[in-house]
Amino acid sequence: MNTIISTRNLTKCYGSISSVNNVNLSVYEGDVYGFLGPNGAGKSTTLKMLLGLVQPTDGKVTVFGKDFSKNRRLILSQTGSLIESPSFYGHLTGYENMRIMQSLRNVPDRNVNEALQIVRLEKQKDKKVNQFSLGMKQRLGIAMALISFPKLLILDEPTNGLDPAGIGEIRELIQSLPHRYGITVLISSHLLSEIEQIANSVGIISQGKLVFQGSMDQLRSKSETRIALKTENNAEAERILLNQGLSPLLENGYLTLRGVEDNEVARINKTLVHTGIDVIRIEEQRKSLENLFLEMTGKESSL
Ligand SMILES: Nc1ncnc2c1ncn2[C@@H]1O[C@H](COP(=O)(O)OP(=O)(O)OP(=O)(O)O)[C@@H](O)[C@H]1O
Repeated sequence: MNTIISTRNLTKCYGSISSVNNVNLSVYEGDVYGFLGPNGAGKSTTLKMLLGLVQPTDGKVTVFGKDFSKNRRLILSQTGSLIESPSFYGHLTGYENMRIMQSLRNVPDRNVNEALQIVRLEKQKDKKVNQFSLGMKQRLGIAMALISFPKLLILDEPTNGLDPAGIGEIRELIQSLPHRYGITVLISSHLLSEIEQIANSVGIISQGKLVFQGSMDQLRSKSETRIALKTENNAEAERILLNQGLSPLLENGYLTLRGVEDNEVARINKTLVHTGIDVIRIEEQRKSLENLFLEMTGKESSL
């Protein structure tokens, strides 16, 4: 698995405050890497350092296996980005804006139409950008970032302000990029639900620090499983389970137990029934990803 982006102890301080604090990112080829964190966590600052728009206070950025500080031009020629709101000439059409980008990036004519097709704007390309909806503008911004068919695409909150249909379209589009065009994507968001649906790898940043990095599956497996029992006499059932060396917790009308295997659940059920306590429900409960995110960042997943 080739590493596309790697940072070592990447740090940015503004005065005495570290906005980004010793961050070690690893983004692999073919990833849709979701960079998740609440507002002000340090996402944009990190992405800007990856693009040379902000100078790190400390640490190292390596992209495509090359030191960014020594290979800036080469790396940027193979990287597309959309940071904050895209800027356009509103009095020109989508197509004309794309042509300007084409000449700036010095890429073949055919890339203009191909990129417009990918973002499904080919039919509206002759409209003036002033008359574009927010979703169309976001898609045009992505088309501009794609115009050179880069190896790496960096998108800072690309679905901000879009309605659910617009978000769905951008999600599909981004997910198709690695297998259709071999583009690795790094996308930031403050919405857990969005990253969960779009990314296969995830990094969670909170107050400038990377508090989790791994696959989406690894994140899901961190959400702990517990068994919840509802009986017709929870107080008595609790006493019996405590006597058996278990540590039940009485919460919201349920007795909950952590780390019990299936065969133990069956045994507990049998014991309770034998002592004359009816078991009304046995459920497996998982701490939601939402709660996990809250614990890791101390913030709501969507602010
Ligand atoms: N130029 C700057 N000067 C001083 N502080 C800054 C500057 N840029 C960012 N910061 C601070 O760095 C911290 C991280 O900001 P950043 O924009 O990277 O967060 P973010 O995760 O992208 O948040 P959001 O989702 O709100 O954009 C914030 O506390 C912000 O106020």
